[in-house]
Amino acid sequence: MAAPPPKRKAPTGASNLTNSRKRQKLQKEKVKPPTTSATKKDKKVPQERKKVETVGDVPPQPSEKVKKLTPLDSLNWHNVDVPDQLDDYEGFFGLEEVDDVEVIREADGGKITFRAVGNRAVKPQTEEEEGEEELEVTKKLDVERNEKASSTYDIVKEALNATGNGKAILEDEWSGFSDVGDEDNGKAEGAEDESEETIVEKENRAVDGEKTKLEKKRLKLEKKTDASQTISTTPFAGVLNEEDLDEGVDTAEWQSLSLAPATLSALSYMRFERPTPIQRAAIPEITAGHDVVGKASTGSGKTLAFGIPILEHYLQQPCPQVQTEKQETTPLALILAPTRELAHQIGKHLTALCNQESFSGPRIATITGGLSIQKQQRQLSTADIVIGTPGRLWEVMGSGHGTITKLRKIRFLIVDEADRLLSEGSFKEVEEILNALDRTQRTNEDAEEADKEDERVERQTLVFSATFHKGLQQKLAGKSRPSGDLMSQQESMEYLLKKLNFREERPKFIDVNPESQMASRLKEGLVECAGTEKDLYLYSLLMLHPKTRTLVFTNSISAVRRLTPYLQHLNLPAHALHSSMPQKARLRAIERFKSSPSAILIATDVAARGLDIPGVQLVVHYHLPRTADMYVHRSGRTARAEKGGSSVIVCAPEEVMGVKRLVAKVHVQSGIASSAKYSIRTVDLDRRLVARLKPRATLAKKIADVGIAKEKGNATDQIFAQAAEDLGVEYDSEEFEGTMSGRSGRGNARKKKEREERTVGRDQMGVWKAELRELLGKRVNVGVSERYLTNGTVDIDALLRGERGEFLGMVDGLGFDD
Ligand SMILES: Nc1ncnc2c1ncn2[C@@H]1O[C@H](COP(=O)(O)OP(=O)(O)OP(=O)(O)O)[C@@H](O)[C@H]1O
Repeated sequence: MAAPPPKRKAPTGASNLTNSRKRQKLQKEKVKPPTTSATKKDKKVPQERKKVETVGDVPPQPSEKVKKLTPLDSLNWHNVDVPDQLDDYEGFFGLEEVDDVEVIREADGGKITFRAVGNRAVKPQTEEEEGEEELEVTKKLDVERNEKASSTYDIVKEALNATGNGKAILEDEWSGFSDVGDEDNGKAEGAEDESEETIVEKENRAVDGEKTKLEKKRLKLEKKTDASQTISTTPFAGVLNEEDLDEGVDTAEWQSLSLAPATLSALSYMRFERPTPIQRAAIPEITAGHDVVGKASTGSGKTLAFGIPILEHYLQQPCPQVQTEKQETTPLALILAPTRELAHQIGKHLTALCNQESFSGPRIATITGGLSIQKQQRQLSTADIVIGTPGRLWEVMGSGHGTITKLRKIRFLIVDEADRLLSEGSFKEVEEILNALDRTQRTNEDAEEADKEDERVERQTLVFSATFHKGLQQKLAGKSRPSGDLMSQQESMEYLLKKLNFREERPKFIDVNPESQMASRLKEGLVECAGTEKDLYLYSLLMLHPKTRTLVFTNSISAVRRLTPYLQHLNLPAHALHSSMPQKARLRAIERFKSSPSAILIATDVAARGLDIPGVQLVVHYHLPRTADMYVHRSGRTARAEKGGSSVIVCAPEEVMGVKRLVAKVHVQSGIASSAKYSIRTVDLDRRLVARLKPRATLAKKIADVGIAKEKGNATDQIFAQAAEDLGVEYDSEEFEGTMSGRSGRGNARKKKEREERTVGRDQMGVWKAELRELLGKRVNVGVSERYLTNGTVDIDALLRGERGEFLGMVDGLGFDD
């Protein structure tokens, strides 16, 4: 439980060793590791808390131990609220703590056990545990309600007739179904000095509240269990059905897939009226037990194409509803995803499908880097569906607890975004995982041959992506023979495919839209500008799309770091996302991007695949995608689920031909040779408009660059100061800079510029910021007679009506400028 040492925060303006030492000492005093005293609650009542770390090295009497030992999983673990200044400390994300627990160490210092010493130590009942109790109360309520039903109905009817105001009376009647009782109950818990009478009253109210809650839940359950049922048994049928209509959709179009009523009810609740083409094609093959390789365009619903069959299989298992959160289990499915974000998203998507009140769904664990390994081990041990990124999953698998043995029994192995997973960085871990999943370790070719039959595992393998290059496609479809030279780099993917160990000789290959990998409602365009003006054109493009959720892709982390403050200084709500950010900050960036319809996310290709963020209307390729596939995946973040969207590439004149070829390649019809007919259209931004935006863009860039140079300088200074301290020598940053500036070498001009930028003082920055504020406050008027865009994508009539008048410099209330 000991917290790892915190990284030091870079001090501002370190100039010599003495100061640096002082600062470090100060920091050591200020920034303490997030011990369990980190939460706000704790700060208020520190004396009440008894921590795992701080309590009880003294072994208790044996009799006591026997009486009160508490199993680890029954303890009431909860997340440590990591203070903001510790944002960068990856290891702390997912740290858990527990109160009112005594740690008991065996005399030889070996085994550790726990003993609950207070109320907060043990988990409260989970919903599942409450389930049986709830069922009992629900049954009782049913009986009571049936008895009361006719009289209540009469009263309501009478009242309605008397007032003629049905709505008001019905609302009055419904107030009985609110959670008021619970609120009161909550207050009662906090009160200390209560008469017995008050307590009894409150208890009664609490029971009423509980009944009310159960009644509400039961009514919901009634509605969802049978989505097609329109006749309600309750006397409030009319009122309830209005709500019903609001909650579910007709699922008649799913009927042909012969899904369980529970699955249909979940789909109805998610408002998915019909299967998408990939779902319609893949679900029957998977439920029939086949291995499947599925290809369908981005945003076409591939997650549920494999998620629904997993749920179906789960529901067919005997009594899945008796499982509780903490019961150990053997997982049913393992899903491999290439990035943390995608893994979490799949987790959320499947949770939305499986976490229904009408049935007890499978438990889902998401295993990714950046989260505590112990917590993930616990989650994995009780999960029915495990979703993971290869690196962390392999780490967790390797940490014991019989995880590998359990995972060998999975019924489904899913490889999502397969082409990336099988061919890029994660190769080694994927190989290890696949090796471990095989029941027998192969020792030599003969043994392999002999064991072939045994190795035909029970599990189904499902492979999905929007892009499969032709060679891979053929190999997956079983149309080409693997080469003998398995370990060569070129054949690595083929090698992994072999490792996938399909149970069938030829998996079913489903390609629902061979003619295009791109979403049908996607519009593509190209903005041409000088390489040095890309920042300005990006800004202009964003200004022409105000209040538009936009994703900007770059090829480097440094570009993300540079563009984000640049756009923020221009009052645009830009957020950064790249792989060097701590996991917590990555998830937060995505949440912020999701939560505002006008947000802009500046990202590397870490966001290119699979991310399903609703309402992204515009994708901008600030840097050219490195491959045609990457163009497909980046552009696929918009125009998802049959919605519209645009994808715009910003490129220099010398890049145009290459871009056109790349885009045409994507549009080449499958099976037809390279006769690319598609030509991406050029979007001409009005150059006068761009020219008028230039002063503010230049100023914002200057301010942002100075900020970055200073930050970089401070970080470097900190490193050198630390190195000097370790070596026991004096370090003077100014003297050092002077020495360095005399040197020649690669990247010198940039370094020189950065050095100059670091010398810009606060006053100068203040002047520039004031100037920028003034410019941003001004309306850039090009006059209604002038055209804003020459390609006609702007509604000139709307401009004339003043509807888009706000776009020039009046981006409101974004609060990034300081
Ligand atoms: N049957 C359906 N009807 C309507 N919407 C659906 C249906 N199935 C899935 N969706 C929605 O479509 C969106 C895209 O789904 P999903 O993320 O599974 O796409 P994908 O094909 O995996 O995309 P990508 O290739 O980019 O990873 C999601 O928001 C999902 O909720």
